[in-house]
Amino acid sequence: MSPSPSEQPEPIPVLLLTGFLGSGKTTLLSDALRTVLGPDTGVVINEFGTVAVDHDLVQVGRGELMQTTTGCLCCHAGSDVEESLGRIVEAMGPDGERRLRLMVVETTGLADPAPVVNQLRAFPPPATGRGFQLAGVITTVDAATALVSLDGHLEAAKQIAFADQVVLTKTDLLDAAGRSALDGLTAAIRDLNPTVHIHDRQAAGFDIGAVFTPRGYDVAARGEDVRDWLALEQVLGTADRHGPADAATGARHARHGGGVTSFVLTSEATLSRDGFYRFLRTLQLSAGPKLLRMKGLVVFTDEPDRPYSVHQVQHMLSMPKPLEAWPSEDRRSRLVFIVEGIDPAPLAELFKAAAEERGSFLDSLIADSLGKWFKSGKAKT
Ligand SMILES: Nc1nc2c(ncn2[C@@H]2O[C@H](COP(=O)(O)OP(=O)(O)OP(=O)(O)O)[C@@H](O)[C@H]2O)c(=O)[nH]1
Repeated sequence: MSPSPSEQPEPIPVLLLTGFLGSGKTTLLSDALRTVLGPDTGVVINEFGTVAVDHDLVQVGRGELMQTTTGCLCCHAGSDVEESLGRIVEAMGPDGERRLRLMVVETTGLADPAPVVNQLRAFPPPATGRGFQLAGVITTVDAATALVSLDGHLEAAKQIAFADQVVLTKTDLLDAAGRSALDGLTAAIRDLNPTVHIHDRQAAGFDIGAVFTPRGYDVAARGEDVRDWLALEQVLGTADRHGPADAATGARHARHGGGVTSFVLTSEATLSRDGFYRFLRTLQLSAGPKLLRMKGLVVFTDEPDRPYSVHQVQHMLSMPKPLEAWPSEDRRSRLVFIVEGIDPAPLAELFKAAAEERGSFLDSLIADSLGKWFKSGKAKT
């Protein structure tokens, strides 16, 4: 028998953290975990593709309070969110549920928020225990690349439309032209979502605690489009409209446009630092918006005891940064790519040549093929 309303304990609030690929979700979450969220916060990180890297990049000792799921939450029918949240509660032991103050669900950068929001809103009150309740949608928006992402990807627009808090990131990277384009970006955000609060991550008064405070999430306060998208999701359900599953990975990518795929390059051997930097420079020079995201961990031959994290978002490359220690037993260098219409084979060849420091072969690859493929946009799909 269900408990009466007066006996029903408060549901556990869930904040949804979304934002396009590489817009700074994990960085913002790591900062929040370090500064304002206590050990009573559970975290679910969902990643596109089959290899999870973010878990390794959130450098706080979370243990049983963190779950990483791969494959896109919005592309899987059923109750992935609920299952992942439930696993955290279970792992905390008998009084874990009582101790949990907040859950944060970070989606992939390609997630359509509509089915995830529907799932989070639809949890029925449980027969026993607290259950979960959506308590806000935070969307990170990369000030340097958002206008390009909004142009090519409906998901980026939907993520903004569903937000009750938008956090503009990377304003510190803007040059004069970028700064003057900021008004245009703010107007585009307001067009999609007139009532959203917009914060600048890099502003002196940025209040990360306020952004991560659970609150009521009212769909009626979002735009008409949001209500229509949610209604459409409900009618369609999530089961049968994501295209056929990929034979190798089981992933269903059709929701994100047929051409978006992910792959992983790994190296058991340590990498030549010089060769790897040349590989990165090539990517930076030649990649356009087709290289949606690259991230991973690498280990250099001259410093085998600690890995470096690497990030690239479209043409924006962050140089490798050392981590204090290996975050897990897996000591391989590994780079996850999310691309649209780029053939992985030449990239894999280039990575291998770079790792082995086959200098002249690398030069010929760079000159003859890869750069042209990226620039012409005629990569094989
Ligand atoms: N300069 C600068 N870099 C930032 C900022 N926020 C994030 N970054 C960098 O942007 C890159 C991507 O950040 P992540 O936090 O991994 O982005 P994400 O949205 O979690 O990425 P995905 O999960 O792959 O979609 C990393 O190199 C971060 O260090 C910012 O405000 N300023």
